[in-house]
Amino acid sequence: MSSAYAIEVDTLTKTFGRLKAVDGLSFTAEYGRVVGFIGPNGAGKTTTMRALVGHIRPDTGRAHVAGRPYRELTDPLGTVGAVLEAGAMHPGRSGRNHLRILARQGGIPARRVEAVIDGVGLGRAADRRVGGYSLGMRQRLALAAALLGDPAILMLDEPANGLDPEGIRWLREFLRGLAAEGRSVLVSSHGLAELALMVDEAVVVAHGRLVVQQPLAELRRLAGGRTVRISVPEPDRLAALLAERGHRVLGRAGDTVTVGGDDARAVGRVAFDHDIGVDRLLVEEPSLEEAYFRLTAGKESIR
Ligand SMILES: Nc1ncnc2c1ncn2[C@@H]1O[C@H](COP(=O)(O)OP(=O)(O)OP(=O)(O)O)[C@@H](O)[C@H]1O
Repeated sequence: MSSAYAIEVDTLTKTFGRLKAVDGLSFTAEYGRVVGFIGPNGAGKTTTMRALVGHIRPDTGRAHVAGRPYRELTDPLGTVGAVLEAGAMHPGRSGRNHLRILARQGGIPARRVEAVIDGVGLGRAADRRVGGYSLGMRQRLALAAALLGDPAILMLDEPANGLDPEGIRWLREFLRGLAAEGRSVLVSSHGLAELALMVDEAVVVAHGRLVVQQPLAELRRLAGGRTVRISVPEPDRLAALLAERGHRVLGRAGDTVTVGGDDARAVGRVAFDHDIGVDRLLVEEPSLEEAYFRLTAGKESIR
């Protein structure tokens, strides 16, 4: 491999008229990892990915794949596979024929068609007309097309959009499998929670600029620790009693008091000792989505 990084974006800027869609953005993606490319609508994710596959030319900066601009790759289909939009698919064609045509156009051996159909689990649907496919099937077909050239780098724009929980779980396993084979996977989304179990690290962007690039474990740390939530008929009284006993009361909403830490037993005991009935008591994991909103706070608006 000609570069240590699968993807290297370096002070990339792209302007449309007076709008800076991408504004000095830098990040990297390594082989063997799934990297989430996350930011609110209009943050510049699609524009960055389009620059990476040579659809648009950067104003300044670099958007390199496998160490060079896409246009300079000697074997582009064998290097990078991308699903940037649903793409044109002839509705009357079967999935298999669609892939066969793409393979022929790309000079890719026909056996790859069968391999990718198996790989994405298209199964018998491969012989049905694409026009009758569900969104999930279309996503699988688009993924199959991107994998035809057996690329080491994969870029997917919002692949979880419109998938049901089962589809998202399948996608997660599938992408993790590709990374385990040593491939680099860049996957965009407008939410962090959706990708939480899918990615090793997150590149968070807003307004065309990098907010943070960090391993997911680090983002979890930023999200804060666990909390205990207790719902009672007298939340104000319980909150005061908890505070008196040194518990860190973080807030109260409706009948629920939120307390820092994970000692549900100690929190429950305070209620019990003061004859306050407990309707609900649970320990909550830190919310990645909250960390994400904090990171991109005030940067949510669509431009
Ligand atoms: N070809 C274009 N001409 C003009 N403006 C564009 C063009 N492509 C993108 N933009 C604008 O650039 C900004 C960034 O768009 P981009 O699609 O890259 O963001 P995104 O992060 O992918 O957002 P989304 O999650 O909505 O897809 C937006 O304001 C968009 O309207």
